Amino acid sequence: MSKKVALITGAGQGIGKSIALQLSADGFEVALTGRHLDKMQAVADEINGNGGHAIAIQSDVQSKAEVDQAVAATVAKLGQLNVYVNNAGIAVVDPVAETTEAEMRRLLDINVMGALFGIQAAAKQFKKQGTPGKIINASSIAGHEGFPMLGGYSATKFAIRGLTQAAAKELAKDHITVNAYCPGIVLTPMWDEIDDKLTTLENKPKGSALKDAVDGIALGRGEEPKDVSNLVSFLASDKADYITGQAILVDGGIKYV
Ligand SMILES: NC(=O)C1=CN([C@@H]2O[C@H](COP(=O)(O)OP(=O)(O)OC[C@H]3O[C@@H](n4cnc5c(N)ncnc54)[C@H](O)[C@@H]3O)[C@@H](O)[C@H]2O)C=CC1
Ligand SMILES: CC(=O)C(C)=O
Repeated sequence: MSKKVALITGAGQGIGKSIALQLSADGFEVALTGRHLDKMQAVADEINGNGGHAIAIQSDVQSKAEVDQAVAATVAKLGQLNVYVNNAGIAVVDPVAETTEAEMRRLLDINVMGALFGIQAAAKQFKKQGTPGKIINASSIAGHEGFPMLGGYSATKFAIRGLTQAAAKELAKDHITVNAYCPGIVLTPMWDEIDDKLTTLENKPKGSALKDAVDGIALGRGEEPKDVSNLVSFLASDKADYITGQAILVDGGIKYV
């Protein structure tokens, strides 16, 4: 593969870290962005120690200026941008009736506005380069089916599917594809937090919410970040050149939705 560069948001842990490691293994030079520079740097050090080429950039996806700066810093240091992965996200656990305005605005700012800023910055850079590009967004199984206690979060993941479809149609003429990955129950710090909050709200033993969710997976195990990064690896590759506007489930076959 001739040199290609991918930027991954929220790359310091969980699915984002796995995507960064996988795309590096696939031959990409990678820019890792997130709020905590030390975490990005640790992942970048691991990649560089394995013979890859990674840089760490501090950037909060809630800020359009910081997202634009992250793309500019990537191009300044790595020369170009070819793939942009809008991975960063947060979950909030609350019944819809009790979701606060502050919680919902935070969900929208990070999960939706952050992805919108990323699509805009990436598309602008691809057009400036005059090259094809790939934008890959994090949706969820909760973007296909509303999840109880994750209503606000589900709304943001439905929104990602809408943005993905519309941007794919608008940007196709510029040879830019836009797709989304939709994981199920992935064993990352996000689900540790969801389990903690669900079991507290429902007065159940710690770990039981995660166990119940995993029990609903046809393939019989919780999803590993690698299961997701395998799909992103495909979507970022030339093999996915004819795929756009799709929100692809990678959930092990969740039975209860
Ligand atoms: N864990 C799961 O079961 C599922 C996760 N997803 C989605 O996959 C993506 C990654 O999730 P996980 O790795 O599980 O979560 P995680 O909580 O382990 O990691 C999320 C990352 O996003 C970063 N982040 C949060 N707010 C940010 C901001 N304002 N600016 C920049 N970075 C920010 C965090 O610092 C963290 O590194 C998210 O968009 C999530 O909604 C989708 C379906 C299932
Ligand atoms: C965090 C998430 O997206 C689910 C479905 O659990």
